[in-house]
Amino acid sequence: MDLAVTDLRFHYPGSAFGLAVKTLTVRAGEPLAILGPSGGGKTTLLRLMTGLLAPDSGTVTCGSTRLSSLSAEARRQFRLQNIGLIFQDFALLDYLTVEENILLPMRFHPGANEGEKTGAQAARELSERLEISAHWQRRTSLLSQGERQRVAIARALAHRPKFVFADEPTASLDAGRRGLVMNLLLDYTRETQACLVMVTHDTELMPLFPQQLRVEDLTV
Ligand SMILES: Nc1ncnc2c1ncn2[C@@H]1O[C@H](COP(=O)(O)OP(=O)(O)OP(=O)(O)O)[C@@H](O)[C@H]1O
Repeated sequence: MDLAVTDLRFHYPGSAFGLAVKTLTVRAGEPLAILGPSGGGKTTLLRLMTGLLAPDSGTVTCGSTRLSSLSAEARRQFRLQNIGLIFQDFALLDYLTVEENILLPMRFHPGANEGEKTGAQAARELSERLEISAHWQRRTSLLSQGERQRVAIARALAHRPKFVFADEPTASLDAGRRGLVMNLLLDYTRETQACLVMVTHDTELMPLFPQQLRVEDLTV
């Protein structure tokens, strides 16, 4: 399922900052990198593509679902079921354990990933691959930034979403773990034919992305 943006315009209320996207398609299985300077609008564009922010005009369509046609509650349900989000600040619940954080989206949406048992297995496998399984029962407040980042990545993928949005998911990682995370995200995208949209400053990662977009070209 592809993601399509058409004639989108957005301004933060009371701010001079705005974005305009005439047309953009993210094809399933072909990751898109969003690039640009700090404050350039990368996170804003990501939030518009996920329906966390509503555009002033234009549409974002995920597969056959037009996000702007949904109510806020229906958008939330769509996100829980179909979207994996890796936030820049991780957005973990630090009073919960690694296990509880990763399984959280499936608690809100038990049907995701064909039932909770399968989801729990997927969560365990992801935590092993991301080398955080040794911390499974620890609260995330006790983990390093790089470990917390990998918990956020496992949580975003455990319910096997069709659309994955990652805001600088390798920013807190050493070179080895950066490779681990990129391989996982790219393997996941290929195997599930998901759409992956990733914000990054890391120019070394550029060859991995068949599609690239610079936000400087979109500001209005
Ligand atoms: N809630 C908000 N209200 C008003 N302006 C905002 C809001 N959030 C962000 N902005 C402004 O919008 C612009 C784009 O911000 P955004 O966070 O999208 O940039 P970015 O490219 O992701 O930056 P960074 O690389 O530093 O994370 C900035 O000028 C920022 O100050």
